Amino acid sequence: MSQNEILQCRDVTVEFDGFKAVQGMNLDLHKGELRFLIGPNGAGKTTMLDVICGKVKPSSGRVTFGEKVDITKKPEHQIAEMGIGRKFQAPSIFSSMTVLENLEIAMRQKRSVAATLFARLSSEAKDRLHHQLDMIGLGDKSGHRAGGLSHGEKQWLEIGMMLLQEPEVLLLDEPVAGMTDKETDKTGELLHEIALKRSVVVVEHDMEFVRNFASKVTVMHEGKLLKEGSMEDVQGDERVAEVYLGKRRDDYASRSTA
Ligand SMILES: Nc1ncnc2c1ncn2[C@@H]1O[C@H](COP(=O)(O)OP(=O)(O)OP(=O)(O)O)[C@@H](O)[C@H]1O
Repeated sequence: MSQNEILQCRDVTVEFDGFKAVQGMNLDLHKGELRFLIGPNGAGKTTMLDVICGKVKPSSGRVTFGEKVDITKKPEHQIAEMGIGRKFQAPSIFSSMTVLENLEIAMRQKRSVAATLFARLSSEAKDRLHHQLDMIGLGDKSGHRAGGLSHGEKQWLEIGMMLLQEPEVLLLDEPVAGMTDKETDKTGELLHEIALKRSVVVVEHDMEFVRNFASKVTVMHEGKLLKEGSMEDVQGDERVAEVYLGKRRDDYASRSTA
């Protein structure tokens, strides 16, 4: 594993009752990289995220994180503590609490801060909270009830909550699903900002979003790696065009979602 690598998935195979949802998949991630994982329905994208966060155990293969640790045998909570954060599609925020209270809870969930559970947050912790609020664009909504936020704002709040736990790798499943165009663009910018410090893997179906914000893209098909490269490389690949919708490249390239 090279010095700049943070995650290395090697030859990962996942079986569900004998059905191979993922077959010999490789995926390497560098520090400070934003990677998009795309592919048709059932390609195995979500299963790969499940493997990386420990929710699903592969039948074979290795997932090496950080200092050469194989995490495939470790329980999910331990992998989270080691620094791999996973955000699912549905937001898990506390609706009746304010934006700031939600962030405070997330911050206190981090082990190093847990000792201060009933204490006042230090000024350093407060600074971090406010920095996080600004980063997710909710600086002027800190006192608003989380349940009253727009769909996009809820997603950003949850991303902010995850970031307070300081993951090194952040895994996101269709983060812009259901967002307005404006919210989608803001999310793309936010992901780029996050990737200045952390590594991010995004499973995505919205091809316009991928085109606008991806630098490196990994394409899966039937549980395998089909193609990896820049968006231009991927879009210009005949095999990718064929598996996507089973249509010609022009059709696939002109659709906004797949
Ligand atoms: N728990 C499970 N039990 C049985 N089969 C499963 C399970 N989870 C996923 N699968 C199957 O594995 C294959 C890959 O699923 P997965 O959700 O990883 O694909 P995906 O690329 O994320 O698809 P989508 O884009 O539609 O979400 C699919 O055929 C799916 O039906």
